[in-house]
Amino acid sequence: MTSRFLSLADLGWTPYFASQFTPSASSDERAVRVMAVHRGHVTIAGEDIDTTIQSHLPGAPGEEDRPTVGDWLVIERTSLRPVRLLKRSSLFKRRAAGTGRELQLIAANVDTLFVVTSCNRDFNPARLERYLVLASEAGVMPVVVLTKADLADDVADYAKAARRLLSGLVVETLDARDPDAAAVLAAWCGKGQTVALLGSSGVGKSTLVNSLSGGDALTGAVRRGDTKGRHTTTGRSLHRLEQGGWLLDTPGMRELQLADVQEGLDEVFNDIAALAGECRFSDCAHDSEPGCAIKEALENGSLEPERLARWLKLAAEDAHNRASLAERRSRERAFSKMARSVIRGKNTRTER
Ligand SMILES: Nc1nc2c(ncn2[C@@H]2O[C@H](COP(=O)(O)OP(=O)(O)OP(=O)(O)O)[C@@H](O)[C@H]2O)c(=O)[nH]1
Ligand SMILES: [Zn+2]
Repeated sequence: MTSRFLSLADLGWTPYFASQFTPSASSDERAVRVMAVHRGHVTIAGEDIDTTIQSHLPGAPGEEDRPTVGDWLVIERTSLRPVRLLKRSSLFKRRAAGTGRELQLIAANVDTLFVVTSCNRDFNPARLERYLVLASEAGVMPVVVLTKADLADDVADYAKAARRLLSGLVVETLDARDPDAAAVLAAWCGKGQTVALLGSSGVGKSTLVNSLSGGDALTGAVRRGDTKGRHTTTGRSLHRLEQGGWLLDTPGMRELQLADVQEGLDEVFNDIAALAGECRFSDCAHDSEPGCAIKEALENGSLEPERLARWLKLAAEDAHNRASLAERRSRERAFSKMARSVIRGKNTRTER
């Protein structure tokens, strides 16, 4: 799908970006949107421009200063050289495993994240909360999309269970195969709006994308479980939706991890975070400490034990992933040393 003849507004330009850069025909600079990222290059689109340029940004050494898909980039009008990135409205990123722990930028300026699950066994509060944390950390509004509503008798119960996870959470139920599914999600897919999808395999993401794109050739671009050719692809990662919005589809979305998501956890579990702030001890482990507000809430029934358990699990996973590989290695070394000494009977620790 060509982006020629699109206006900046069509491409997602909003007052937020306009406040950072005033496009004018007389200026030496112009704003373009990053449609895809390749090694050393980016494919860009703007008013009457649609091309691939080298992506090096001068004098921008920060980890987040590299252009990623969805970014707004200011470039020189004639040389097409990148000048600067506009401040993002949202950013999905992940820290690579390994000693360098390189920060990988996955997508910028996504407006809405469709968290997709189905009205069947895939429905799992812990999984939904994990996606909600990722959305919150990125600064993106989540919309829970419950597919396969046509196959369930208790659709309202699923929707209710999802809504209970976060106050004000928007939940939509639909049959992803139905062309009317696009109408249900129209509010987030209109002109210039950017959406992305997250959900486990088989919940209906590709089906939904097909419905949102009016059933045209877009699904071919939405590679399903295909990791081959990821580095060689020259295809775009931003796909035009029938209603004028953009679907941001990049394999990186599927590799998002729960790491360094403290803010997201605090937002999605704001009830528990607030309680934890009321514990008598600031380092309360919510176990057997006196004056524990979480324990009290469990006892008086205002906090579900399942929700607390899910929070503890996600927080532990976040902490684990945050620890660098080097730390993990040193912990493993310490552990195997201890294991060896136990085997040799040299463990002098006393059992409790
Ligand atoms: N009845 C019904 N079937 C659906 C619905 N959504 C998806 N399906 C079917 O479920 C199967 C899986 O759908 P996909 O769209 O491939 O799921 P996906 O999330 O893209 O899966 P991955 O590509 O593995 O990530 C297909 O056979 C779809 O036709 C729905 O709302 N109702
Ligand atoms: Zn406590």
